[in-house]
Amino acid sequence: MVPNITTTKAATVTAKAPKRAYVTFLAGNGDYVKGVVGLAKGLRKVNSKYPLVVALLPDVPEDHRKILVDQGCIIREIEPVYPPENQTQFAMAYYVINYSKLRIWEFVEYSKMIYLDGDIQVFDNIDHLFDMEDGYFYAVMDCFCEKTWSHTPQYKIGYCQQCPDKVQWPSQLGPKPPLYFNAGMFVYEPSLSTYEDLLTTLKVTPPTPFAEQDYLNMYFRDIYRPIPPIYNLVMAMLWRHPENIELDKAKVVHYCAAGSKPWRYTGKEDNMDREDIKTLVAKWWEIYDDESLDYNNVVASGQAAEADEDKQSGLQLLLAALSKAGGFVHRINAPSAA
Ligand SMILES: O=c1ccn([C@@H]2O[C@H](COP(=O)(O)OP(=O)(O)O)[C@@H](O)[C@H]2O)c(=O)[nH]1
Ligand SMILES: OC[C@H]1O[C@H](O[C@@H]2[C@@H](O)[C@H](O)[C@@H](O)[C@H](O)[C@@H]2O)[C@H](O)[C@@H](O)[C@H]1O
Ligand SMILES: [Mn+2]
Repeated sequence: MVPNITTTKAATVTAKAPKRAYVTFLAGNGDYVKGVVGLAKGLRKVNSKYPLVVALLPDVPEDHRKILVDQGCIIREIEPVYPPENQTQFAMAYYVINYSKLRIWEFVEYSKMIYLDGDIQVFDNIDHLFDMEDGYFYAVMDCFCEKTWSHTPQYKIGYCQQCPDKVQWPSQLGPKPPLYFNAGMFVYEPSLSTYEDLLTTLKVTPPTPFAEQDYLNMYFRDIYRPIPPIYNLVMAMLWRHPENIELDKAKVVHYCAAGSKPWRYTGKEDNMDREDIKTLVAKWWEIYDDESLDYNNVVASGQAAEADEDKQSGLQLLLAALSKAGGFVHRINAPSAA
């Protein structure tokens, strides 16, 4: 019995490529919007293949939103997320709004995203980070030496994960703290189940001085994978652990030290008169002020190039038709038939 084999036309299923994007967070009507514009232009300068999504709170004014859309950003309004009632003194009072960053786990139209603070600049292409193995949380290790950490036992005994052998962690303080990342940059996978669990768990987690950064470190502790500091140069590393830093190799710079925000830079705070800081601030302004990196100019120059290409190919067609007809043709601007 010959089996009745029916041939079916192979279904050409075009699997949709998993969507990827960079994402940042913007709150308030202040000057952080400059940081986001600088970030959008920096990502364009390094020819990133992926868009920048801006998760913004309702208090971001219309004119700031238009600036971001005109710079090619995808804006997504999010509702604030507040930690449970608490008496905690945050390291910086405004850190309380940073819990709203947790909304980015809801952006499940993207399979993988790279979160970047608005006070970060990308000086080399980092698109390859999207190809790292799924199922982990990637970020750069932080430093505990700044006085913003003075509330912690590690600061009090001079312990830092950046130099774990300099001051040993005393066993009487219990186990060494787990590796701790800076939450200004991380690679993650949006997921509704993770999002729901993040918000549910937050309700029963007492807030701590570094707000959502502490919370994310606690929550992702088991799948956290450190990546090299070139992907998030936490500014204080320059004077706290220069031996761990190769400044000329830094692909991502995080202007998180007090006084280092380029758009507010005065050079007056501690360490801000350093030559390397002045250079990094100048590099940020160079991108921010570069009009050729404005989205509308890039699109316009792309269209001009396309039009020029069309004109050239139209000219070629005309020349080919004329020479076929045996007409006497000036070689007008036609590229030499090299
Ligand atoms: O008034 C503010 C404060 C913070 N942010 C956002 O929250 C991030 C985290 O705050 P910040 O970078 O100031 O913290 P740091 O890294 O300096 O501790 C910023 O980069 C911005 O993206 C904002 O948009 N408006
Ligand atoms: O809300 C808490 C914030 O905590 C982190 O900033 C800190 C941290 O890096 C410290 O280690 C530094 O000493 C400090 O200067 C810096 O501001 C994140 O950069 C930011 O995105 C956000 O999560
Ligand atoms: Mn920051």
